[in-house]
Amino acid sequence: MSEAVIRPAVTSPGLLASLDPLLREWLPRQRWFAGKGRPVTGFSQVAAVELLPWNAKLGLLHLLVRAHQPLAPTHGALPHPGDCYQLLIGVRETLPPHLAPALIGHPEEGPLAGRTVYEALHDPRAADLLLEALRTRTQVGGLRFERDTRQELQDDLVPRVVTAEQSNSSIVYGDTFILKLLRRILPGINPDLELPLALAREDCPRVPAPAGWMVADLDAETYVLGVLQRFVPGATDGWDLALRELAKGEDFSGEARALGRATAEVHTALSRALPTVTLGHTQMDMLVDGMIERLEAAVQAVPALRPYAPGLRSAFDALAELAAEGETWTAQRIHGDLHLGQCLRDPAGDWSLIDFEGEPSKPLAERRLPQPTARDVAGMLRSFDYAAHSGQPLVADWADVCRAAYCTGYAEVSGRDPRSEPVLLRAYETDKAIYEVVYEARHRPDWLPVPLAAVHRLAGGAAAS
Ligand SMILES: Nc1ncnc2c1ncn2[C@@H]1O[C@H](COP(=O)(O)OP(=O)(O)O)[C@@H](O)[C@H]1O
Ligand SMILES: O=P(O)(O)O[C@H]1O[C@H](CO)[C@@H](O[C@H]2O[C@H](CO)[C@@H](O)[C@H](O)[C@H]2O)[C@H](O)[C@H]1O
Repeated sequence: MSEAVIRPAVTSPGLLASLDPLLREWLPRQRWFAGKGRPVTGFSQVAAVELLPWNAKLGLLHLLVRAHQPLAPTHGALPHPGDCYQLLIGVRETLPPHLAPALIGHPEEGPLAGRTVYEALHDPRAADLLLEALRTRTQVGGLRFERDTRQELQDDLVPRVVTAEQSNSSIVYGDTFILKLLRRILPGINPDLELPLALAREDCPRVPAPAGWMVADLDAETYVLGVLQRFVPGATDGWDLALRELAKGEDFSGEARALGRATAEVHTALSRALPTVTLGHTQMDMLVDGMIERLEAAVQAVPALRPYAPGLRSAFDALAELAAEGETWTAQRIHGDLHLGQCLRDPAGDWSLIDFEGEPSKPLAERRLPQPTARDVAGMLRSFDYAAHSGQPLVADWADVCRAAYCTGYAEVSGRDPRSEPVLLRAYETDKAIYEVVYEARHRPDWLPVPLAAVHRLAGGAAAS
């Protein structure tokens, strides 16, 4: 095992103050910024490490900053310290043309006055430095770069930034590895690292194994900052593939069945790797209460849901009734946010699942709770429905055929057909469709009709007036 390289942390005072006015403008424009719709009124420094001194020809600052924002009305009177974000800031005299799109601005005051600051992920030299830190297991300040020393990490891999819309930010190294840098940082064990590591221990081939990870140790808490994983070269994600096949009028049921098999393989491996529990009456009541609370909050946020509320609620009440009659369910660790966009098919036709972060808006502890596997299944079933309704002429039965094939594939591997628990599945599908209505209303209003159509169906047809 190679020795960790330990370097002292160096930080100059005043750096954050120098960046403050620029970051207030820049941060809210980023896709991954979670506090959309509320201005950023200032920052506090959680941690700062100069990976390269700011006054060198190329400076590189690793910052964890808390963004202060006025409370959203839904937060009520509860104090909220503000979300903590990971930033990698490059500092140069001037930007070479290829880095122009990464410009953050020109600080006017403080130590950085007169220099140019930019989003350093786009700079191959910064990306190289991160990989080198992982390779050599560098520790600097509170930052710790770790790796699985059984996997070779070459030092000549050419980096490129992933430009797709993402909740986080990723760099691909030579089509061999992909480093995901988490943007909104939370203390504690992050399932995006925890679950792929557990699956790698189980030799599950359906999830790319982590080759390295980056954490910050701060005030007795560990924050996962990034995960380096095997890259699946030439992969197409399930969403793009489904839309492509739909547009050609091609059958997708073979792929849907393979996806069901892949999901069941991952669930089986997770049930071996991590604890499973039985959910009885009390636990199911809590689970159903959560669904009802989310419905109520969604109705407040999106009034178009109101007429459907009684019909949607009946899906949750039916589940509570089964629990009251003594039925129990097994819960285990699951993906937590599964949809077609989280599935990658390689050129040989094999599927992998990625992005085990869970629903980013939920606390880590909640995301790490064991849950019925039906929740992931419902996410995928919703995704086939999304694909069928996403613009192209509606192909009759396309979604139904895919949904059935997916469940068949799932049953082939796990021995349990998700359709054999219709009440549980309907409750989870309803919960997900409600989540999607809120998500689309907030982020992509043009897409709102897609989950609303599902709400109409799940609520039992015509809206009650
Ligand atoms: N192991 C991988 N191999 C190939 N591509 C990947 C891999 N992991 C992620 N990607 C690509 O990067 C994109 C973003 O990854 P994801 O983990 O979903 O990030 P985020 O949490 O930011 O949404 C994916 O949609 C996929 O295109
Ligand atoms: O990208 P994330 O994993 O953070 O997930 C969020 O965004 C998704 C959209 O990008 C959203 O997914 C919804 O739209 C998909 C098509 O774009 C569809 O396949 C999914 O089934 C549907 O839920 C997801 O809900 C949201 O959490």
